[in-house]
Amino acid sequence: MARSAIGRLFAGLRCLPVGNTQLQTQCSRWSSERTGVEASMFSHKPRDFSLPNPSWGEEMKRLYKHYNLQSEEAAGQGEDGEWWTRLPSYNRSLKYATGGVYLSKMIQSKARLFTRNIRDPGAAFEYVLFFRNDKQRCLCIFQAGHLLEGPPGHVHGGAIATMIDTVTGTHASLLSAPVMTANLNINYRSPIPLGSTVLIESTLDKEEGKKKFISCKVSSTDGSKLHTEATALFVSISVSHLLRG
Ligand SMILES: CCCCCCCC/C=C\CCCCCCCC(=O)SCCNC(=O)CCNC(=O)[C@H](O)C(C)(C)COP(=O)(O)OP(=O)(O)OC[C@H]1O[C@@H](n2cnc3c(N)ncnc32)[C@H](O)[C@@H]1OP(=O)(O)O
Repeated sequence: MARSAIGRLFAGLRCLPVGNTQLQTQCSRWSSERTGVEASMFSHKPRDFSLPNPSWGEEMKRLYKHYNLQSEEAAGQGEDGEWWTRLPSYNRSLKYATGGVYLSKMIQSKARLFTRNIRDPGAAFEYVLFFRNDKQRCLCIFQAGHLLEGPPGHVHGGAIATMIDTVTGTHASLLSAPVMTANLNINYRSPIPLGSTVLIESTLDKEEGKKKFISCKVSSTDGSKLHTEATALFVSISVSHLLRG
């Protein structure tokens, strides 16, 4: 008998790059590897979009090395202290997600994660995410490509919102996957120049049952300019919620 939709989704969830208890096991593997992907997790070797590519500017590379080094230095030093773990990032997270009843088999095979669907390096969302060992904070280094223009020479507000949703949503997923964004409030304080690299930091404010309240700041890499502030609410959902369509 063919596998049920829920069965297929669970099969896909086993491949989730973030979230649930499996994450800890996987992340200890990623911590020891740092530069690559554990190929055996997948039937083929998917591209990890969070690794450096030639489009990365000097600031992006410098910050990547800085946080990567903090996780390498911490390796072998036990669980104490502050250290960061890089999250790999793929263009499909739920390999077998049905996406609800409206998604045909043909569309399913073409579905891609919004922020990772442009293969031209540097054209749109270049980013890498790290999470702190206590999972209270996530940090994202984001370089905004030329396809994200909104006001001339600056990043589109919707692209900024997308990145905030991605960082806070990934953060909430690390705590308990699956989740969905219930509420996102954004204050745009100063425009982000196109092509620049910025830091996006999320902090867990509180957890109340299935609700996670997370705040987020987008700032210049030297910390002198606050570009954007946001608060977000994520609600844990059951797998059947995703299948309803
Ligand atoms: C899909 C995630 C899978 C995770 C996989 C991780 C892989 C990572 C890989 C790659 C990273 C990429 C990361 C991207 C992340 C992007 C995430 C999105 O953009 S999600 C799309 C936009 N969001 C929607 O379309 C939601 C639509 N809304 C709903 O489906 C429901 O309204 C939902 C799930 C949010 C809540 O519905 P209910 O039936 O489960 O729960 P109720 O009872 O209504 O609410 C629960 C509690 O939350 C409060 N609540 C709900 N909505 C609220 C709101 N808007 N404002 C304030 N409170 C709200 C309620 O008052 C209630 O509180 P009281 O328990 O009574 O205290």
